[in-house]
Amino acid sequence: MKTTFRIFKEAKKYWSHFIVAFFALVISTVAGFYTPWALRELTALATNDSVNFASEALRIGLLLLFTTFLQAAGNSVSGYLNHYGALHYVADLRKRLYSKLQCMSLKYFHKSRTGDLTGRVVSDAMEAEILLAHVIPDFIFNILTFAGVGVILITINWRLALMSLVTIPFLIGITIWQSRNVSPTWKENAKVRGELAGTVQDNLSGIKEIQIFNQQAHEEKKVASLSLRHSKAYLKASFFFETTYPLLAFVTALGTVIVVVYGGHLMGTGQIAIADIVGFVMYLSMFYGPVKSISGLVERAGESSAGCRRIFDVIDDTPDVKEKKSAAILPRVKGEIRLENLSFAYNEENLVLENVNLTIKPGQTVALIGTTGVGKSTIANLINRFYDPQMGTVRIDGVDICEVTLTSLRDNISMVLQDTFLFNGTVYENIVYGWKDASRDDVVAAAKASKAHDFIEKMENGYDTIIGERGIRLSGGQKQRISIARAILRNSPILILDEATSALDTKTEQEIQLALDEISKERTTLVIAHRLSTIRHADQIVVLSDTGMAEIGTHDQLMAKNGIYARLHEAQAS
Ligand SMILES: Nc1ncnc2c1ncn2[C@@H]1O[C@H](COP(=O)(O)OP(=O)(O)OP(=O)(O)O)[C@@H](O)[C@H]1O
Repeated sequence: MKTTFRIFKEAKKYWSHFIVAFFALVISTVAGFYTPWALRELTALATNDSVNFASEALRIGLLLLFTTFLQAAGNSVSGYLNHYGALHYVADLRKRLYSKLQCMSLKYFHKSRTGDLTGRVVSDAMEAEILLAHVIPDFIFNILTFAGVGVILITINWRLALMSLVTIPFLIGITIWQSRNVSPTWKENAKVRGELAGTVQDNLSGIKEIQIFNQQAHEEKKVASLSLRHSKAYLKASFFFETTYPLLAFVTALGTVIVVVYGGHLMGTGQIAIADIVGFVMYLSMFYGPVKSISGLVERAGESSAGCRRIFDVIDDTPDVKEKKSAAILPRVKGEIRLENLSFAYNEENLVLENVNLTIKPGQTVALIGTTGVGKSTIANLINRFYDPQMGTVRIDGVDICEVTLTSLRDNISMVLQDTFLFNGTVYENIVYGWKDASRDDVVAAAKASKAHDFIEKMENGYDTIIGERGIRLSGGQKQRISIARAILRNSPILILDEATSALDTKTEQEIQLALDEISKERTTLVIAHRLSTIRHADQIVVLSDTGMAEIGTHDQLMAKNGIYARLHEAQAS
């Protein structure tokens, strides 16, 4: 109920549509009451041997035509307007959900399944449409019918009407019991469906690894087990529905039995006419209709609310990395980066950085090296504010990065990663991604600088070649060169190269290195590399070990020191 109220409140923009739809629904429902009444009138005319039968029948027929028209028109108007409001609300909801997802930190995405989140945006959002355009109007229709037909039944014969009410408390009791049990089971059903979607999506994305390691049987088992769990969760929900629905049908049929027996008795004693009995029986099926369908509606409402709650769970979640309300805009910086007493852990057990202090002067190239998993990429992620440190501060040009907007911070930083992600578009679109206003000449110049131009030109449609999902039609080295072109084009004062040339052969790496050295001259560059030959000329080389910095200096200084760096260098040289 709380979820429904929230949705209705949030759909305020479309209230005018819902209000008109409501009145159209009222008109069509009330118009529908006339059909049994017409038959009752016609039976009365026939049994009373009316002399004006033909003209009366014409009057009844014309009235029936008019009410049937009202019913159809009202249904049509209310259906369209409810859908108009509901589908526009779904579009707003999806936009809010997607924009919230974009604000979430990397930590959130590491603990969530992409398939599950996709399911929330695509399928769960449509549950709001079911609620607003189907469940709520159906509830209104049923309540109106129940109340309206109830009044008509009392008007026809109050004794018979009272007798037909005997079954109602039982029906209400069953419905309440059903609604209490159905909603949680649908929630569980939606959760397992999300897990199933997540697993299938993961597996299809990683199909190559699955085939390389021959894990098809294992993955198939996992999907089959989740599939069975989903079926069982669904079955549990169906159990409540399948047991209570026939029970409701049985109890409502008892009401008709009572009316037939008691109505027959009243007719025998002359207290009711045959026309009233005909009208009563016809109205009775309309009267019990809402009671029967209310349980199905409660079930649908439970299912839809569970889906909508999964969306609100994300919308209401607080991002780990939050922008302050008073956040200022960081203008284009000179590029000084200062890490002050920086401590960071992804989780409580695993401290990655402890009290790290480092200053990178504007325009300097600083290399971070160290064994795998020591925390090099973590430093890059902290500078970009993908995570916030537990202690300490990152300053750019002396400004605490927590005090500025995330957009203005990231506008100042370009990043080339080892795992290059390319979008399913053309080569051109992927390069221009970093700076949408760039001209074609700028894009070509950036591609030339990253040594990507020649292979792009050889592709079937040059820069307009579609590169497939995640750049599947390109080699690892080609993807990296496009990613470097994208970063060059972005032209930001801080450049982070995280294993940016690792997928390239030595010759291409040397060529690109020259280009990178060239663009590094004008900006602060943080290079993370395992191949020490690529960072030899860095202004400072920082050797990370355990949770902090073990050595810092130029290549020559560190070689002279004969410490970790010198040992690593020797190992790589041999
Ligand atoms: N999202 C995460 N959640 C939990 N732990 C993480 C996460 N990302 C990294 N780690 C852990 O933090 C530590 C530092 O990781 P980081 O990626 O910074 O290392 P790195 O020095 O860049 O390694 P590599 O050279 O292999 O790229 C590692 O122990 C890693 O397992």
